[in-house]
Amino acid sequence: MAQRLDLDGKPIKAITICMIGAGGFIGSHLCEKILHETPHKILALDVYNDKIKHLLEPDSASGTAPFPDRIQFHRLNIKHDSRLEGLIKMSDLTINLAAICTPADYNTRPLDTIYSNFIDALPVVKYCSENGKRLIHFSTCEVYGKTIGSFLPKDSPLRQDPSYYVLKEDTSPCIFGSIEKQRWSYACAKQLIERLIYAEGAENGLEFTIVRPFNWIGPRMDFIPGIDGPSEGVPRVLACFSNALLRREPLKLVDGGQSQRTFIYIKDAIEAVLLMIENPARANGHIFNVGNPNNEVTVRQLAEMMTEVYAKVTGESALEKPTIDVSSKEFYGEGYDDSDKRIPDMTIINKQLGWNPKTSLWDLLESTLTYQHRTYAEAIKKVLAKPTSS
Ligand SMILES: NC(=O)c1ccc[n+]([C@@H]2O[C@H](COP(=O)([O-])OP(=O)(O)OC[C@H]3O[C@@H](n4cnc5c(N)ncnc54)[C@H](O)[C@@H]3O)[C@@H](O)[C@H]2O)c1
Ligand SMILES: O=c1ccn([C@@H]2O[C@H](COP(=O)(O)OP(=O)(O)O[C@H]3OC[C@](O)(CO)[C@H]3O)[C@@H](O)[C@H]2O)c(=O)[nH]1
Repeated sequence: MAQRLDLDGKPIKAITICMIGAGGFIGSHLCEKILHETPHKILALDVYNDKIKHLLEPDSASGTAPFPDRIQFHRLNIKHDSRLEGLIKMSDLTINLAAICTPADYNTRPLDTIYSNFIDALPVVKYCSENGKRLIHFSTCEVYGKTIGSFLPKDSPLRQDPSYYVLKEDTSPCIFGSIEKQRWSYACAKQLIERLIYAEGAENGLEFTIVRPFNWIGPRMDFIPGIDGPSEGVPRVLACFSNALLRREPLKLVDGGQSQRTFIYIKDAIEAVLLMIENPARANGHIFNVGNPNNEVTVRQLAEMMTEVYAKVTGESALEKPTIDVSSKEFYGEGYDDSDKRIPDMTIINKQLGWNPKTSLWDLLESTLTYQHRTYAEAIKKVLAKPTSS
C-alpha cells in the first residue's frame, strides 16, 4: 500500500483503533473503509457481529479470513465488561458508536435510551481521559432538536431566512420539547455526554472529536421487521419504507409526512470520518456536522421518491395507493415529538477537513434500494407465502 499522507502532506502512521459499536450500520461501513484503504488495525467491540461477518470470517473460496491480522472482534456489552479499559489502553484512538438510536425507543424505553446514550458512554470518556487516549464520539443532529423558525407564525416570512433554520455547531441552540415528550430523552442524553466530553477537553486535556450525523442512510441500516429483526420492531424511516415496498404495502406517513430531513449516503459520510481519524491536528477539539444540505426532502417526498426508485430498480409497478397517513400516537405511542427540519451548516467541516458530500438523494436511493431488493426480496416472498395461523 502506498504511503498515505494527511491533509498537511505528512505521512500517516498506522494506528490501532478501538471501535465500540463496530457491528452496527455505521461501524460496518467504517470497518470496511479502514480495512480496504488504510493500514490501521481495528479492535471491534459489539454485542453483535452479523453486519461485519464478511470482514471476520474465512471466505469459502480461499479458506482464509480477509484481514486476519487487522481486525479482532470482541463480543462484549460496555455496560458491564471489565475488558473495556484494557482494550482502550491497547489502542491509539477510540471511536464510540454504541447507542440505542431508533426513535421508536426514545419514548417507549426512555430509561434504556438515557442509560445507553449517557451512563454507558461515561466509562469510555473516563478511560480515554485518564489514559491520554484520543476519542471520536458519535453524537447526533438531534441535539439541535427543533429549529428557531418552527416557533414563528406559520405565515412569517422569516421562516424563509436560513438564520432561522440552518443548524450551526457553534451558534445554534438545542431546543427540545417538555419532559413528558419523552422523544427528547435521546437528544438530551447525547447533549449531556457532548458537554461532558467538551469539559474533559477543557479541564483535563482530553483530545476529542464529536460527530453529529445528519440522517446517514444506505445498505445494512437497521433491520427488516420479521426478517432480520423483531416482527413488531420499528426501525428508522429508510428500513420502514423499504419493508413496506418489499411487502407491497403502503408507506406510513407519520403526522402527514411534513417533517423535513436531509439524507446523506453512508459512503460519503464515512469519507468524512476517515479524514477525522487521519487528521487529528485538524479534528481535535471540534464538533462536526456531517450531512448533505443539498438532499432535503419532506418525509412525504422521500416516500414518493423511494416508491419511484423502487419501481425502477425492480421493474415492479407501484401500488395504486402508495402511502397512508398515521398519527404519531398510533405509530410511536405517547410522548413522541419531532424535529421539524434539519439542514446542516457545513462551514466548520469544510474549513477543517475540506470535506463535501457528493451523492444525490436519487442516486443513493437507487444503490440502497437495489441492495435492499437483492438482500430481502426472496426472504419476504417466503414469509408472505406462509399461511397465517388464525
Ligand atoms: N445513522 C445515523 O444517521 C445516525 C444519526 C445520528 C446519530 N447516529 C449515532 O451514530 C452511532 C451509530 O449509529 P448506527 O446508525 O450505526 O446505529 P446502530 O444501532 O446500527 O449501531 C450501534 C451499534 O452499537 C452496538 N451497541 C449498543 N449498545 C452497546 C453496548 N452496550 N455494548 C456494546 N455494543 C453496543 C449495537 O449492537 C449496534 O451494533 C450512534 O451513536 C447513533 O446515535 C447515527
Ligand atoms: O414509517 C415511518 C417512519 C418514520 N417516519 C418519519 O420519518 C422521519 C424520520 O424518521 P427516522 O429516520 O426514524 O428518524 P429521525 O430522523 O426522526 O431521528 C434519527 O435522526 C438521527 C438519529 O439520531 C439516529 O439515526 C435518529 O434519532 C420522522 O419524521 C418520522 O416521524 C414516517 O413518516 N414513517
